[in-house]
Amino acid sequence: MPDAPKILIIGYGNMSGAMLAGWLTAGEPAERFAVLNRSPKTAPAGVTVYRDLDEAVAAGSHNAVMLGFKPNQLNDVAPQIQALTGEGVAVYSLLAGLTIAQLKSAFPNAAAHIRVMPNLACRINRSPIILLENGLNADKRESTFTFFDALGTAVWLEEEGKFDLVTALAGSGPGFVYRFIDALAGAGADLGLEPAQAEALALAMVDGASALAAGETLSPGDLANRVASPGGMTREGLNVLDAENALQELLVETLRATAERGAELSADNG
Ligand SMILES: NC(=O)C1=CN([C@@H]2O[C@H](COP(=O)(O)OP(=O)(O)OC[C@H]3O[C@@H](n4cnc5c(N)ncnc54)[C@H](OP(=O)(O)O)[C@@H]3O)[C@@H](O)[C@H]2O)C=CC1
Ligand SMILES: O=C(O)[C@@H]1CCC=N1
Repeated sequence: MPDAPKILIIGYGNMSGAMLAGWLTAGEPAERFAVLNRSPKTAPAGVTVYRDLDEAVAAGSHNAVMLGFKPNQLNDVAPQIQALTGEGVAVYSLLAGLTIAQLKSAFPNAAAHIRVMPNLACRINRSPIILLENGLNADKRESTFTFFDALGTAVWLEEEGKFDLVTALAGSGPGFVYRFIDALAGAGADLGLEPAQAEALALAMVDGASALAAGETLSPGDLANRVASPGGMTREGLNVLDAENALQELLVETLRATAERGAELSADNG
């Protein structure tokens, strides 16, 4: 991609580390990336690691920064990195809950402000990545999309009011799926399976079921019915999950609580 920005990652932790790994796997040159972290970190070969802010400012070779620290650090960190987020620089933010308006207020000189919501499956190039921007022209919008799409499946969101909800579903979602797998394995163990075997079976089952559903034209709801042979075993289990819409209700509450926390994180940075 000829016009891909040279990216400076500020805050190189779990999420930005997974993204960098995904980009390198996708064939992005390591030289396109630089990292600035609070405590010393190592990065993959070819990626520049700045020891401190001054070194990053002196290099001055990036045209995009990606914010990979925690949302509650924005007010502390923003004043320190003004020199890195000036004219011509696009700001990509992973900070959950924080709005475009807050990013514009924190980085008033940046050329564009882009909210990015990935999940940890970026590491294997299988993440949904939700994008919302302010300030990109049509060409930059396209190259930005292509750049993030390499980490899985990028999608533009136009309504910022839904960002916390898509964050809950697609960004936090792996946490909920891991909890489900863990609970399924735990249930198997409670009922008599050997725990390690129950976990291995649960993981392999979710992996295969998810891959199958992703390649199917049938909806997941229809696929569930296809597994449940009339008068067979699965229907009895589905009846438990479906009683009083129990699973759906639980997940509505799960997404609601998660999304509401986004609004709180935003308010905390008011
Ligand atoms: N984890 C996830 O699944 C997802 C996370 N996100 C978002 O990604 C962001 C990071 O989360 P996550 O990776 O989980 O958190 P981590 O704690 O793993 O990473 C945060 C990193 O930021 C560094 N850091 C803190 N302050 C500074 C600073 N002043 N200058 C430079 N680096 C700094 C930390 O350094 P140190 O090592 O010194 O602590 C740490 O390496 C959050 O905003 C979160 O909302 C979004 C989607 C999914
Ligand atoms: O828990 C969090 O705040 C971040 C946002 C989405 C996933 N992790």
